[in-house]
Amino acid sequence: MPVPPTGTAMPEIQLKDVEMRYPTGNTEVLALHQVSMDIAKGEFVSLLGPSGCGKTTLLRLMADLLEPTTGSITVAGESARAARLARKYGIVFQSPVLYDWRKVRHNVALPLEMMNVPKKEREERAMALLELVGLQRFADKYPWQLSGGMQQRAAIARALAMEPEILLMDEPFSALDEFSRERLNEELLSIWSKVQNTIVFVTHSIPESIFLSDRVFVLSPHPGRLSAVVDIPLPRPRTPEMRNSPLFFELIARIRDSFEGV
Ligand SMILES: Nc1ncnc2c1ncn2[C@@H]1O[C@H](COP(=O)(O)OP(=O)(O)OP(=O)(O)O)[C@@H](O)[C@H]1O
Repeated sequence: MPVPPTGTAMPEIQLKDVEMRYPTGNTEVLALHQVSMDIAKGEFVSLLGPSGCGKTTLLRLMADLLEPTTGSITVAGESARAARLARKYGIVFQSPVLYDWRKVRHNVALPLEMMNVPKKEREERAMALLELVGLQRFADKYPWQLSGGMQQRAAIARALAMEPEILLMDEPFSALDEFSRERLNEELLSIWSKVQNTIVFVTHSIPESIFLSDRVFVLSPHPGRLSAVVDIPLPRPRTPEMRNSPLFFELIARIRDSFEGV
């Protein structure tokens, strides 16, 4: 079970007064304004908001793929750079970015190959990861032979290959139909219950953020800012029926009301 943030435990990810401005010609875009947040170890949080509110920017800042203009980001008390160099992050992007000429198991084993993990060990680990995401029967297929949802599961398996402490997911299921997306949400929670890492999940879907998360960080645009943090008190394990519960609908309304100036 994820540990809720307490006053004393060191946050896994901490942002303090983060401001992000992108230079554009003579002017600049204020993408994020004064964002502060704490995420606890083992927590599942979503960054939710409409297009342009800075969700991807925030995720890239956490991953040390961007540097904030001002403010600080720490991971277990160290810099985001140190966390990246220590390979604490696994990242799943909106499109699965698999190599079509490599079999699925060789795609999953790629990060292990890059780290010079011996062949036998990396093949065993790749097969265990494929079992974790329910793709063991497709290990010898090529990505183009899989459905979009299966490709994204393979991308998740690959992101988990280095056993990252933190999994950063940028709208991983937004290209899928609603049925596949809901099933993948359930599968992701089942994977997370076994892996027990910290997940930061970007989405613009209110129901998806509620179903998955312990807490939802609501972002509003122009400029991108944190407008609310909503606790999701649905019990775990989450079940598909919970999507029809009065509490679920109440949370949808609460989150909708929390957007500012959209
Ligand atoms: N490289 C860049 N250069 C200039 N402006 C940028 C750059 N990247 C993002 N922006 C701007 O920063 C703001 C936040 O963008 P970001 O992609 O983080 O939002 P988002 O919430 O992830 O949007 P979406 O849901 O459409 O992906 C937007 O106004 C965007 O146009």
